[in-house]
Amino acid sequence: MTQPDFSALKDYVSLILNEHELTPEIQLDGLTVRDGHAHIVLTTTAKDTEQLTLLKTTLEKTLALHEGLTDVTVTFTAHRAMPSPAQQTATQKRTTPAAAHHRPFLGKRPPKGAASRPTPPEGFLPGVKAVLAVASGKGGVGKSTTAVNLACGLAQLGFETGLLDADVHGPSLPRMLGESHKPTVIDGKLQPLEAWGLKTMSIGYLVSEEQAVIWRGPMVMGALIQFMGDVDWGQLDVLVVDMPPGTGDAQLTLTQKLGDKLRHGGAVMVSTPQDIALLDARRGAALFEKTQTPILGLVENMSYFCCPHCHERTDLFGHGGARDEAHKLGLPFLGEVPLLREIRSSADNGTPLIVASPESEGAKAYHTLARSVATSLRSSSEGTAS
Ligand SMILES: Nc1ncnc2c1ncn2[C@@H]1O[C@H](COP(=O)(O)OP(=O)(O)OP(=O)(O)O)[C@@H](O)[C@H]1O
Repeated sequence: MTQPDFSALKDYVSLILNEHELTPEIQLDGLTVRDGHAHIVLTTTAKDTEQLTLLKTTLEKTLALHEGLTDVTVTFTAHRAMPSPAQQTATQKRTTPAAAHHRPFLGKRPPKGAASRPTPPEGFLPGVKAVLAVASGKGGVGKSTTAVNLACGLAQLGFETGLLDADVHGPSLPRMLGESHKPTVIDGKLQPLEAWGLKTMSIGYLVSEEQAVIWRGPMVMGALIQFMGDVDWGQLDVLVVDMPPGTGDAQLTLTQKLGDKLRHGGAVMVSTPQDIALLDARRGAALFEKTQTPILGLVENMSYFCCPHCHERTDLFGHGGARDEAHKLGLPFLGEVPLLREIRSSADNGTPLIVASPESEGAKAYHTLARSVATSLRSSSEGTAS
């Protein structure tokens, strides 16, 4: 039987700490794992017991999901800001006396200024004028393919464009852009990788897919928040975000964190013509309404099949569902992208179709989409300027 791997636990704790409001006042002091029980020791000078309790609960609940762990205990070691006596007693009941005094480290204490140090939540994306979320209610509908080609289309129209892969569990940007370098760090900032006229960042540049797949809730959020705060995006007209599929807490938190920037950009919903995917797109649209994010419209992907030999068009999934759905939801219909072998093969080969074959039928569909989105971005920025 293979033993569970706990080597990434310390990084997860650091990610969660980075995301937390109390970050500057908290440091990871120790982390031990014994017989499925993890014990985390944090030193703190914070006085806000409510926040400390919240952090303790987040850490305990999140890390308990890690394979091989049965329970997790968090202890604060500085006496100036302990949780209330009742909370402290509860912690002590679950902590063996030996564990309370014995603090071997799984890893070295993080150096000052390293991953567990503060990332101020304010000042996200300071040079980015607008954020464009490319989203879908369910996976596999072609959201990433659309995001990549749309971003390249916007760059070709003269927009300074970035592309962030927020699909942490299934990062596809490295493959679709043909990029596999590790980003460098300059002055504490991750440098985005340049590809096809875009500044790009993906968790896939930093960790293996297997590592990212086991991340849960707050760890994912921690990584994304680092991507917003710790990446040197520079000056961008628009940052296209390939959102994780679905409409859960991660998506909601992300849209809330991107707040204002999204209101200057908006959301593009991607759907296939099948009813089930459309139902999910409806849920996705509701998510953006909750956060007052303008929905620029719906794109129908794999809309129809065009035979590469005779060019006959076949509506494999029942064509036009997304257009009808967009009308029902009162949203603009941004266009249809055919199901084409070269869209898939160019994505697999690392050159987006709009770059590899700009005159092709598929590229024309992406150009139409990019022009519609560009019009919305321009009118949004004129609205801001006036
Ligand atoms: N219009 C299209 N024609 C042909 N193949 C397509 C088209 N759109 C996407 N694909 C292919 O479908 C597969 C899924 O696409 P993609 O990864 O973009 O979906 P996704 O919605 O981002 O999925 P996930 O949510 O799982 O990341 C890929 O192999 C991609 O190349």
